[in-house]
Amino acid sequence: MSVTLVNISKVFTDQDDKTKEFTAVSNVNIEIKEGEMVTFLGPSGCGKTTTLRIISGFENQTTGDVYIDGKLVNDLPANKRDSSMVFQSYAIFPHLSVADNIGFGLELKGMKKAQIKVEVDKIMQTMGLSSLGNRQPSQLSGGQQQRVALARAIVNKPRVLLFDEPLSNLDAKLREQMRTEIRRIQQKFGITSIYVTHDQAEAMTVSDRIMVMDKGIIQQLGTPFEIYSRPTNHFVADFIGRANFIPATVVTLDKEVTLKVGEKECAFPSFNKDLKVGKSATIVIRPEGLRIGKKEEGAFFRGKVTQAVYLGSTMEYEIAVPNRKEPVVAISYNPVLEGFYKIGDTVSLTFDPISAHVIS
Ligand SMILES: Nc1ncnc2c1ncn2[C@@H]1O[C@H](COP(=O)(O)OP(=O)(O)OP(=O)(O)O)[C@@H](O)[C@H]1O
Repeated sequence: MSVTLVNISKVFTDQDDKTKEFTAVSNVNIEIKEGEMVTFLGPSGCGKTTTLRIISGFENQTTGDVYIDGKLVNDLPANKRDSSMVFQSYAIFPHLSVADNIGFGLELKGMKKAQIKVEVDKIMQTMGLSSLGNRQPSQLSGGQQQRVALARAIVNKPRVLLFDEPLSNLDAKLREQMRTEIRRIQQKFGITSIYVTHDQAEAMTVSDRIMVMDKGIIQQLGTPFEIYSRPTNHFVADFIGRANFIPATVVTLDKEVTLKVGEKECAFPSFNKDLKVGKSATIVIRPEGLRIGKKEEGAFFRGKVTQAVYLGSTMEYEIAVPNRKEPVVAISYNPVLEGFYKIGDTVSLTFDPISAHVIS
């Protein structure tokens, strides 16, 4: 089922001072396709949970419309929207066994016991819970409890699955495992899903598309590739992964954009419609897009290594470059071939324009 938000805004009124208002969500428009998984990503307080709660019906929007499967659901209460929410606190019943927890919603719907058993067994098998059916929640690990919560949401065959930071309570390793598992299950069942997180790696792993929000406003909506490699603005580039920002001036603008960077001119692929000749622009270059070497010729920067961290598969450097406040961050993914540099070494930095991205 598709989910469509049209001009959704949410204004909260201060409980102590009713004259004070706060816009938590501002004019959000998005169409989530059937079977698609979209993540709302952004820093704390950006309005992602409020937007999710508006879709679920737990919160009313101030203005705008919510459509599920093309039908206006503004006036439908949460329990009539046919969506299931998976929370960070697992919200499973402590006094019921795993199997009873999973079958609870089916029982409420009046399904026969024998049929419930068939459905519950099926979902437990899919989710690797078969051996745990008789356990009590207190006898489960955090990851297992979250799997039970997910199984309980899915067994009801909701039209829309909503995830509100479901992995925040788990340790880092388990979070990584579970996010892959959530994506696997979502794809297997093809359930339209919306996932709220502030963790960009989690968003990249589970999403078909990511909606990046800041201060209640959509900053960018795109595939993980678009968000990482073609960020529309400084906020997105900075929030997703690490980035070096290089100031430049637009010299010519055609299929490519020629930029003046210091004394150099160089052509870049252009995906940004807001660039203007004579105006300033910013080159976004990810640490892995920079190549470190000794040769002065063709170098974009020369500078001194101020930090060199060996991480096994990679070498991470910070390089102080003249006339730049921030050090340039570079990652070498093949230090054995590319060479190791140490603090104090003078190095050259080059990059291929194809691995850079230009924003206005
Ligand atoms: N019931 C409420 N009354 C007043 N303000 C609220 C209410 N609920 C949320 N807010 C405010 O709206 C803004 C957005 O909140 P929201 O929970 O959507 O953010 P979020 O992006 O999900 O953040 P987090 O990751 O911290 O949960 C915040 O500034 C929050 O304080």
